[in-house]
Amino acid sequence: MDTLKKKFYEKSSALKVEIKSLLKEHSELMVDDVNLGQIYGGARDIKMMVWETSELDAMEGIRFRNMSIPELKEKLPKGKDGKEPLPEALFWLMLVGEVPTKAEADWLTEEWRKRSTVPAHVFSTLDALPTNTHAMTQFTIAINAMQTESIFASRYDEGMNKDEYWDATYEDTMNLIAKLPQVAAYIYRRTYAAGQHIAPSTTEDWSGNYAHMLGFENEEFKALMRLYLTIHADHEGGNASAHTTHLVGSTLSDPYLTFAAGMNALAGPLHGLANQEVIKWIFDMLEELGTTAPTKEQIADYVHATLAKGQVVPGYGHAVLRRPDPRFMAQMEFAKEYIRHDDVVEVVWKVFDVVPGILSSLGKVKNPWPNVDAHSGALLVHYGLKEYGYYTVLFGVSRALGVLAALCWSRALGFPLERPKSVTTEWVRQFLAEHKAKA
Ligand SMILES: CC(=O)SCCNC(=O)CCNC(=O)[C@H](O)C(C)(C)COP(=O)(O)OP(=O)(O)OC[C@H]1O[C@@H](n2cnc3c(N)ncnc32)[C@H](O)[C@@H]1OP(=O)(O)O
Ligand SMILES: O=C([O-])CC(=O)C(=O)O
Repeated sequence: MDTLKKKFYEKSSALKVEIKSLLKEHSELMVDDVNLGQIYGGARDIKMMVWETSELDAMEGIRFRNMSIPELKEKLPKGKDGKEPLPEALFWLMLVGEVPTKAEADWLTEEWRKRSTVPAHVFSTLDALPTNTHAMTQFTIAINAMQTESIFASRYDEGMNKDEYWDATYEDTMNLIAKLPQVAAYIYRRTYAAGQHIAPSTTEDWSGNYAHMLGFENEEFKALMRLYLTIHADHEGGNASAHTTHLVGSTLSDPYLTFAAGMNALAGPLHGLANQEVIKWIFDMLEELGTTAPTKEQIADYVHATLAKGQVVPGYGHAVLRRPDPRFMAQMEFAKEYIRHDDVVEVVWKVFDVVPGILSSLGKVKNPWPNVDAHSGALLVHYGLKEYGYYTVLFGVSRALGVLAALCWSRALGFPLERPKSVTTEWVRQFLAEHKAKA
């Protein structure tokens, strides 16, 4: 058994015992109250699941195993750019709660390389789709097509003992993450590069190889990919892609089908697709104004016009965060460090100056600040990845690290089928009548 798997087995077995004993004593202890607004309002803030890999604070933003993004940048082993953390190292951290050594992170790079072969039928499945099929649709179809490789599904079919679920989930997770960059790059090249595919590198790390297969050899872009694939990986369990993965995984759907479901959630414009919506919104604005350098007044007018059409300002607002997203700030820092001047990046920063005041003035938006999606597109455009219909696939490749590490934990800890209670408005009426009668 490899070291990572052994560590995961030992840590998850110990936690399973601890959870069993704490539940034996405290399972009736109240941790939350739920009000009607929350039932109708998308279950905001209700504590209703366990997610070990990361936790979100409304003010401070995301912490991965209690480490903030600046801490990840400082403490995780880095790629060959010497500055940006390796997503391999973040996966290790999320899976076993320890910062890996550089040698351990490099081992993971090689392990994923060994597991990276994509079966030919996945490519022929993609090739059967029209090239104008949205990249996220192609991505989820390809992941579903790869399900033929699921060790979990075949072992379940053979009567796997539930004590072995963690093992099969770990194997599928490692294989799936290993294969994703090639699948994702294939989608990009068939859609935007006339199907001229690029063979994987035998020397690059996971992010560098992905950049290489996309067709980008610029070392700065590879550094950006390391940062990008790290910061998008996980955002606790309640976000739509993670929660979908959690729910579908709880049915013992295998990791391939489960992850594909999560990616369908990521493809929604209020969630991961917002990154494409942001850059589309910016390009539409620049076209309408006929300039690449709009004034703040022009941007403010465009924001008001967007709101007047009953649309949201993409990249702004958040269901949990109440401050500028530290992932936005990390990308801004990257731009300040690497990019001397870029028109689109400048526009993103001006939008940051203008939008929060306008959204706050509406009096209903709980978080007027930018989220992760407000910045990412401008960086990609800068390095030449302009096809924004593809952006959410990059997000999805990163999100695999978090949601699949969490899935390993869910299966190792033996979490049951998720099945919350729903009510009808008729039930609510009766509930209110009873409430009034008692008062
Ligand atoms: C990776 C990610 O998923 S990050 C999020 C990416 N999504 C976006 O950037 C899309 C734009 N933002 C939004 O639509 C929202 O802020 C969400 C979906 C992210 C969060 O939604 P909620 O938690 O419901 O936000 P909130 O409680 O502040 O919403 C209250 C009202 O403000 C509105 N609002 C919130 N954000 C915005 C925005 N960016 N532009 C305009 N209106 C907004 C809501 O639509 C809602 O209006 P309504 O009462 O008329 O329906
Ligand atoms: O936390 C959320 O609801 C959305 C989000 O930012 C993410 O999933 O990265």
